[in-house]
Amino acid sequence: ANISETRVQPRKSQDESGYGMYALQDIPPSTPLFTVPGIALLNSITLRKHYPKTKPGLTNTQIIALHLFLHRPSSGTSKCDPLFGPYIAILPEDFDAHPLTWHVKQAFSSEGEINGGAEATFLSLLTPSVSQDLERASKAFHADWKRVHDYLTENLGVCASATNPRVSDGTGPIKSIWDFLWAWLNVNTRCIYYRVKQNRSDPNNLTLCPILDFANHSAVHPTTWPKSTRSEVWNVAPPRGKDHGDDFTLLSPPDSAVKEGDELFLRYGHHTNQFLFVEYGFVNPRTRLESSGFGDIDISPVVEALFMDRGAMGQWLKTVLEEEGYWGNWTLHVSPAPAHPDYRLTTALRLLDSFPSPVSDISDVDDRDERLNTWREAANGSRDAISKSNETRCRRTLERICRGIAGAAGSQIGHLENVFAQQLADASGWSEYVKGCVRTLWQEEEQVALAVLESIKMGAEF
Ligand SMILES: C[S@@+](CC[C@H](N)C(=O)[O-])C[C@H]1O[C@@H](n2cnc3c(N)ncnc32)[C@H](O)[C@@H]1O
Repeated sequence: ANISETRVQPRKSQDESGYGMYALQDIPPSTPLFTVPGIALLNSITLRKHYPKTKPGLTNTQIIALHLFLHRPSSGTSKCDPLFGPYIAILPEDFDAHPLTWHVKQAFSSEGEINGGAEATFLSLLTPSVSQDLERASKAFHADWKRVHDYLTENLGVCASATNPRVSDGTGPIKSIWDFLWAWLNVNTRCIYYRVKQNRSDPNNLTLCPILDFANHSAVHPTTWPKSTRSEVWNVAPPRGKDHGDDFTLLSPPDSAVKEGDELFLRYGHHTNQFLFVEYGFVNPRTRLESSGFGDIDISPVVEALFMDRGAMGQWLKTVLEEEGYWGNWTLHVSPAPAHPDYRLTTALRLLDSFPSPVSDISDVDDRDERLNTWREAANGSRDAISKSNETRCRRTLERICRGIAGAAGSQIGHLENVFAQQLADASGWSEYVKGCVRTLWQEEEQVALAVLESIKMGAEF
């Protein structure tokens, strides 16, 4: 299928973001940059007729990753996928610098299968919330690998059709987790939203899209945006039985013209640096502070530890917060000023401090229902606060949390420099890049925590 005449081309970026999408000419606002026909997009609609059916069906992530896995280019062969070969040939060669790769490798090295060396060290230098979120990403990866592995074991003929020699060599998919990781990370870092399902918010609404997937993320530059497809306009899934969905057109930024040679960006979403690093393997640089998303941190692991330190009482409080939808996802923000905790965190701390130490057993608290009701009223906004003393204790707890985060960040930044100088200097071509990302993550922890401490000192209302 032909892609329409395009006004952009992929080119190596000046910085470390790999390839980017660049304007071939001056382009006015809201102008179509290119159109990719539905048949040239890689998604469940274009792929499903090539694979035996299964129940439950493979998710869109699983089927796209399966297809890339079967056709990962290999230096030992010139064979390529007859459907999407030219597109697959220009995907990144590897994801060695991606933190999920280190995580998966470390699990194997602890089983003695590979030497986890530098990767284990990189992992040990990450911030607590990045480490925690990496567990989530790793679980999702392993669940998809298990499902695809089971599918291939039931459908060995699919392996025989692979152009990836490590999959088609007759040993089955067993040994090829690294090829699947490469495939899965391509899906995770390059897919965009695209309607394949009836429900607009179905997580299966995604596709790989040639050319567009060279667009880097920016939270500060004017960004390109997809033209609404027919399915989006009419709020319907593409008709059943069709072998492709709608064509995909990308438009130039709506409110600014682009000059020939400019890089064109996409906004991947309003994400924290912690999330960008776990999902995509990069962070917004610190120099683009304010509007770039630098200045928002998730501190859930630190707060979780406070609850767990309270033993049985902490467990009970956790159950309450889970039931009421306030457990986890606790954040601090630099802007809008004054730097502040988010409402979820304030609400969780109010509960923690409604049952202060040293009480460790909930059955010792006679008025527990009364305390819970007061907390609920504050949580749902029918009262401003629980009490003056509760507010004071919460602020002290928050102060303690922020001091801990800023202190840990300060010492980790120094530690990081030493470890990179002594152990990782020659680890790989990208270790400087990784050091920059990890240092930015720690600096952000330090700056946000210090900013919230300043707010507390100034008596800011949250
Ligand atoms: C959809 S691809 C974009 C094209 C990619 N740069 C390439 O060379 O193929 C997404 C990946 O590009 C990189 N990337 C995107 N935006 C970036 C940015 N602002 N800074 C650094 N790397 C970025 C990350 O590695 C991310 O996983």
